[in-house]
Amino acid sequence: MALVALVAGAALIYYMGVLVYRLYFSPIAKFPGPRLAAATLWYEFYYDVVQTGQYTFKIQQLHKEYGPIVRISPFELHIDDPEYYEVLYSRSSPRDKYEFFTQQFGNPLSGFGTVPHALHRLRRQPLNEFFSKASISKLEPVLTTMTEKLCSRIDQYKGTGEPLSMRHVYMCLTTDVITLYSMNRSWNHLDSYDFSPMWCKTIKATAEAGPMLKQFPWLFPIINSMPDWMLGALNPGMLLLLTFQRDIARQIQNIMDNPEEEGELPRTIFHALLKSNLPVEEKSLKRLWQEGQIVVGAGADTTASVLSVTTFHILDNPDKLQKLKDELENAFPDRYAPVTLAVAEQLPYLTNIILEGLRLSYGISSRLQRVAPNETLQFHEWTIPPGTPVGMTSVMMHHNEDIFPDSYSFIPERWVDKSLQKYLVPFTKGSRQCIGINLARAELCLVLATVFRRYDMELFDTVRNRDVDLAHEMFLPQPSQQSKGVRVMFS
Ligand code: HEM
Repeated sequence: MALVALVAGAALIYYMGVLVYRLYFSPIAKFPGPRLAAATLWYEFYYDVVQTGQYTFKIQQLHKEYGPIVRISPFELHIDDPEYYEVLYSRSSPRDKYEFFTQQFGNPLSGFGTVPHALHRLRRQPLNEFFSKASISKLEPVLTTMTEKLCSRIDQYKGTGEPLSMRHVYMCLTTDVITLYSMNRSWNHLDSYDFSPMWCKTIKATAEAGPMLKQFPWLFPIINSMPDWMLGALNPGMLLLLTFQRDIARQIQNIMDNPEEEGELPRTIFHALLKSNLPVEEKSLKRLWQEGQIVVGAGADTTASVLSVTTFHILDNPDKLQKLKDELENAFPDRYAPVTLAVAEQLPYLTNIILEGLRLSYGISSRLQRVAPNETLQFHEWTIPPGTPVGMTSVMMHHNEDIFPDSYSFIPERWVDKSLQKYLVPFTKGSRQCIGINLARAELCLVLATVFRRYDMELFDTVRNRDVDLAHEMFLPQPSQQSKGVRVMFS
C-alpha cells in the first residue's frame, strides 16, 4: 500500500514538473495559444479523436483569437500567413518532418515517413526520374487506355437512370493507373462490377485510425501481432489495411526473387530502387513494401477525391459547365475520339477549372509540419527555435479571403490572374512536395476533358454541405458522415 502511494506520489510530482516546464520553461512557452493546448496533447486528442477530425477547424478559430502564429500543442506551432509558406516549405534549406505526426502511418522507412532531411533526399532520389514530367508524358498511351476503359464502364450506366458514385469510380481508375505504372501489375479495379467500394473504405479506415495511432504508436505492434479474426472483429478497417500491405509485400518479394531485364525505364519502382546505388540496408523488403504502400495509397485517393469534388462543382455551376463544354467541343470536334494531353493541357478554361478544383478539394487537408533542424526561423517578431515543428494547412491557404475572395464559391475565372498560383498548395511545396504531381495533373486533365466532352451528366441527390464540403479532417478531406458521395447520372 505504502509502495503504491509512493509511486503515485512520484508520478504526480513528475507530471507537475512536466506541466510547469511546458507552461513556463519550454523554448516555445512565450508563443500565444490556449494554456490547455500548451499543457497537454489530450487537447489535440479531444478534437481529433473524440470529435472526429475537428482540430483543423479549432486551429482556424485559434488563429482568429490569438493571431497568425499559435502554439497548438506542448511541442508544435501553427502559422496562418500565406506569405510564409515558401519559407517554411523551403526547397533549399533542410526541413525534417515531425515524427509524432508521421508515425501514425506506420511507414517510417518510406520516403514519405522519413523524418531526417538528408535521409529523405537519399531515399527519394532514385524515384525522381520515374515520376518526372518526361516519364509521365511517355505514359500517355497507358493513361488513354485506362480512360477509355473508364468510359466503357460509364457506358454501361449511360441512359439507365442509375447514378454512379464518382469517388469510387474515379478511384478505380487512379488505382489501376498507379498500380500498373509503379508495380507493373494493375489491380484492375475498373473490372469490378460495383467499383470496389471496399478499396475506398480501406483507405478511409487507414486515415481514420491515424489520430489514435499518432497518440498511441505502441498500438502498432499489438495490432500486428493479433490474429486476423480478432483484428477483423475489433477493427475491420485495420484488417483491410494489413491485407493491402501483405499483397504489396508479396509482389515485391516476387520481384526480388526474379529480377528481370529492363526497358527504357525500370519496370517498377521496386526495380528502380533495387538497381539504384542506395546502400543495401535501404533495399530491404520491409522498406520496399512501405514505399510501395505509400505510392499506391498516395496516388489513388488523393487524385480520385480531386476528380470527384471538381466534377461536383462543374455540374453544380451550369454556366461554367457550358463554358467548359464549348471549349472542349472546339478542341476535340469528335466527341468519341481520345483526348490528347498536349491539346488538353493548353486549354485555358479547363486549366482554370483544374486549378479551382484543386483549391476547393485541398489535396491533403491536415497541417503538414516541417522542422528546421539547425535554422532559427523568423516569423514577423517571433523567433522560432531550431527543432520546433511548425505546420501550415492548405485549407487555410485556400480560403484566405484576401487572396481568394468569395473563397467557398467555385470561380475558375479567378485563375486568369496567374500570380495566384503561388498560393495554391494541394501538393505542398519544397523538398517534400508530392512526387506524383506530374502524374496527378495528367490524370486530372485527361479524365476531366474526356468525361465532360463525351457525356451529358447530371448530379443525383448530391447536396454540397452533406456530400462534398470538408467536415472531417482525416489527413485526406472527408465530407460529413451522412454523405452519400458525389453521385452522377450519365446520358
Ligand atoms: C491530386 C492528387 C495528389 C495530391 C493533392 C497529392 C498531395 C501530396 C502532398 C500534399 C504530399 C506531401 C505530404 C507531406 O508533406 O506529408 C504528397 C506526398 C507524396 N505523394 Fe502525392 N498527391 C497527389 C497525387 C499523387 C500521386 C498520383 C502519387 C503517385 C506517385 C503521389 C505520391 C506521393 C508520394 C510518394 C509522396 C511522398 C513524397 C515524399 O515525401 O518525398 N501523390 N502528395
